[in-house]
Amino acid sequence: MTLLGAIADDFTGATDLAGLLARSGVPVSLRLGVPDAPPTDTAPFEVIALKCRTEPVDKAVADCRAALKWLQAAGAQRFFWKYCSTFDSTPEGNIGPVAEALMADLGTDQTIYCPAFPENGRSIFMGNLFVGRQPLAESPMKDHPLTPMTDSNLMRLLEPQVTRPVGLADRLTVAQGAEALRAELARLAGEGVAHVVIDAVANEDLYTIAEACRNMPLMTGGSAVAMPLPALWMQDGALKADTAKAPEQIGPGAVVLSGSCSAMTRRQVEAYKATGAVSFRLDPVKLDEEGPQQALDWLAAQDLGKAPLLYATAEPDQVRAAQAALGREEAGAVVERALAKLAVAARDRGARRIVVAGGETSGAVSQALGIARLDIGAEIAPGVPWCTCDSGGARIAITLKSGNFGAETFFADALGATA
Ligand SMILES: Nc1ncnc2c1ncn2[C@@H]1O[C@H](COP(=O)(O)OP(=O)(O)O)[C@@H](O)[C@H]1O
Ligand SMILES: O=C(O)[C@@H](O)C(=O)COP(=O)(O)O
Repeated sequence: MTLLGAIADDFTGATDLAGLLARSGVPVSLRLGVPDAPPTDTAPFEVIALKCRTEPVDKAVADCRAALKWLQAAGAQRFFWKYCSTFDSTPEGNIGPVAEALMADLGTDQTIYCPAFPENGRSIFMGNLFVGRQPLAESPMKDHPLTPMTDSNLMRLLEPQVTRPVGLADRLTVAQGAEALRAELARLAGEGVAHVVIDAVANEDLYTIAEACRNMPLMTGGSAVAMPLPALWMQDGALKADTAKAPEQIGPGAVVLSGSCSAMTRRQVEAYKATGAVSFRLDPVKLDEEGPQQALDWLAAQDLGKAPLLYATAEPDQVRAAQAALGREEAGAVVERALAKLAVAARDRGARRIVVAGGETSGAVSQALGIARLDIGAEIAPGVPWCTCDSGGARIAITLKSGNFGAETFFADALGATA
């Protein structure tokens, strides 16, 4: 029986949330897109991954409402709307409009917003979001190609996205504990505040927030504020502790596919190459002219026991040059198509462990592999678990890494870990 139903606005974000919930040992099931069939074989935590972060608002709202319906049919009683820990959105949405639509469908007048993820350097103080030591708007997120974040204040970011009042429960209240926070939320509700941003700078704040808000019909945020919920629900008796599945046996062949160009992924690619791993660099302009055959031929000649790396990961000036030649969208799309084909080819040659870097890249690869559902396994780095799934008649393990997550040694860490 499902207790929590969560909707994530992208695939890496969904595995991030699922991984943090799975730390509790409670089974987590992740569906890629809203399943066509009614819920069967459900887990206590069901997460639906959508690709709606940058969709037009109406489409994102419709997709999320369909996901909510499916989760309600699965029996979920509490709901979570997961977006990026850097609040990736535009003045139009989609964080606020989706939250308001879900609130309307659930008949609730108030929700909270907490994208803090202290383990990955995201903290909120007086409503301002920090990435490491930098305010969001001074971090590399200011240059994001689709959702450049040019303000660090979450209330100012949210206000144009919603129709009802926005407020703040600040760190001074959170520091007083769950009771004080609940009282503050009630006071804000009395003033008609529907959307409450909550400060959190450390994991202990997230525990206070989860304790105060665990019975709200809808919570919203990054993954970390959901992490304490399983233990709290176990204490409440709403959830049993002893339902974890044993790890699966997965075959050895592996491949690493990187389409992320984030600063961290660039370091991870270099670190993996420095271990002596064999690698092939994809050039978008060459791919556009010649297609992916050369890369496919290279892959066909590799020993999958050595986990070859195929990457389009490049420095910002190289990305700009490819975008100038092909256009921003086509430069991305040509790489995503190639990595998706390479993933299928690797699986068909026997790769059973697939490491993917990049959010959009993960979406393209998972779709090409025909993955409908992921079971969440061991966490490799905060917010990045191994997942197991059926693909092309085989049981495989896949990890979907957000561009910014993981240590420099992430690829080797993943391959050295049990799925
Ligand atoms: N060399 C490159 N030039 C231009 N675009 C690229 C290049 N390499 C990758 N891309 C594209 O950049 C985008 C990276 O986005 P994504 O996969 O979401 O990574 P992240 O999680 O770091 O944002 C993808 O669309 C990918 O195809
Ligand atoms: O909350 C986060 O930071 C991540 O879970 C996330 O959503 C990552 O998005 P991408 O960086 O686009 O992979």
